[in-house]
Amino acid sequence: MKPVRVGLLGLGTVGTGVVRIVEGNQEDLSSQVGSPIIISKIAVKNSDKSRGVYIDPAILTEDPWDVIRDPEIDVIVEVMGGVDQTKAYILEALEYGKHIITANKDLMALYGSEILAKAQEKQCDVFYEASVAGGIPIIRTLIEGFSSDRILKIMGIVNGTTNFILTKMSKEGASYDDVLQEAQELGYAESDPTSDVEGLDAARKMAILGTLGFRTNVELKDVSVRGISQVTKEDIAYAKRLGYEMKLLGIADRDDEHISISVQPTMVRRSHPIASVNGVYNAVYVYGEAVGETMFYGAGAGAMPTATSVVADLVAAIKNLKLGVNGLKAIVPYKQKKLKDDEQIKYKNFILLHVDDKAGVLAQITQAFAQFDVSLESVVQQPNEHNPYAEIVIVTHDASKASMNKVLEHFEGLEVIRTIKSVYRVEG
Ligand SMILES: NC(=O)C1=CN([C@@H]2O[C@H](COP(=O)(O)OP(=O)(O)OC[C@H]3O[C@@H](n4cnc5c(N)ncnc54)[C@H](OP(=O)(O)O)[C@@H]3O)[C@@H](O)[C@H]2O)C=CC1
Ligand SMILES: N[C@@H](CC=O)C(=O)O
Ligand code: NA
Repeated sequence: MKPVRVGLLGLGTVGTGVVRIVEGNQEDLSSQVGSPIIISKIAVKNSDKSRGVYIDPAILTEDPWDVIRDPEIDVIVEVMGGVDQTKAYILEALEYGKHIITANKDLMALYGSEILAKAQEKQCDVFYEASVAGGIPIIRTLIEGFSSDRILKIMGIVNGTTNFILTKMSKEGASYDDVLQEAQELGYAESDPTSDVEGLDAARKMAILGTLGFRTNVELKDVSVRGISQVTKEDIAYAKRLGYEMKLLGIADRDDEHISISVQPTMVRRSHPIASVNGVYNAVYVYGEAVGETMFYGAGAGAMPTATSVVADLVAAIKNLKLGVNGLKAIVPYKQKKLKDDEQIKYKNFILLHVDDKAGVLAQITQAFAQFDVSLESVVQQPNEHNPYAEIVIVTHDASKASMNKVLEHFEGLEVIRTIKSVYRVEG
């Protein structure tokens, strides 16, 4: 049996995991695809670096083009990251008829539709399961498992680093900076962890999930994004006291054909299954018109979970290669995109205000909510022994984003409100 030759771009956290699985499970993998799988060339930045796995130095190169242009190579596994240059490598590899496996959400969120269109033209596979929720087969689930349904809502903890940070802050009272460093040391964070903590990584993943779930081209610019860098221990404590857990949640939903996609720190009611997803674990909750509620759970980052998805994609591409049916499964979105406006986007809110502790303040505040048509679920005023102001904690019923913006703008101009301390979306 002629071996299938694979070219690897990148041998860092994920690449090393891919080598381990391909070597460690070779017998099982080759029996599934009907021939040995050989990683025959690997591009790295620094070929002198010591790695956690043994690699024959003869197959290392510092020039990715050596891998892309090798006529012996059938499939390219891209686990090096980067966007513009990496896109050029992938488009050229497709031009040569090579199949692509990638873990790169930055690339797929920005150029997925162009890459998939090229793949279809060239009858090649482009699989990217590891790009969203590392070890969870959520992309395959949306493409295949729910092909028959109409997805109405996708809600996800899709960034392992931030869930790890929020969990440690919440359960151990750890400091934000210390936990971020730990997440970096464990290989969870992106090379620039700003994209994790500021929500961009999650936004890219939600753009990918939204595109698949709603079959329309959700772009990164369509996702409203807020990260966790401003979340304080006090906010987390408040959430807990009220029966919520603080999570960085990606939410994509549709009413009729109008959709909205966002990523923000969210207070999730403890009884919702996604509230108990902790540490580096991810979960994606999918609500389909016919199927109802479903949820998928697993490690969202780290070498071996992520490599599991990469190698499963590799197996799928090689099986297709044997059957001569590559390029059939690309989901190229076909629906016209209709984004909800701020009047149509509705959710519950938590608001924490520091206000003057004097008569009539509460009335001014509740009056503002009434003026802008926001109905309230609860209002609690707490005296604060250490400060001259009182704390007011408000939870609204579902309110439009437009109305809430008007309320908050009005609060900025109210003298009795010292500070709008925090505002969070509430789910569940
Ligand atoms: N880490 C994780 O848990 C997850 C990561 N991903 C994605 O997988 C991809 C890889 O992530 P990860 O393994 O963590 O990243 P690492 O930084 O650990 O590894 C990147 C690898 O690519 C090589 N590399 C980078 N730039 C070049 C270049 N220009 N030419 C040749 N080689 C290059 C590096 O070489 P050298 O080793 O010599 O520096 C390194 O081996 C990213 O797209 C990431 O977003 C997806 C899901 C989970
Ligand atoms: N940095 C990412 C890695 C996986 O995509 C995360 O923390 O989830
Ligand atoms: Na996945």
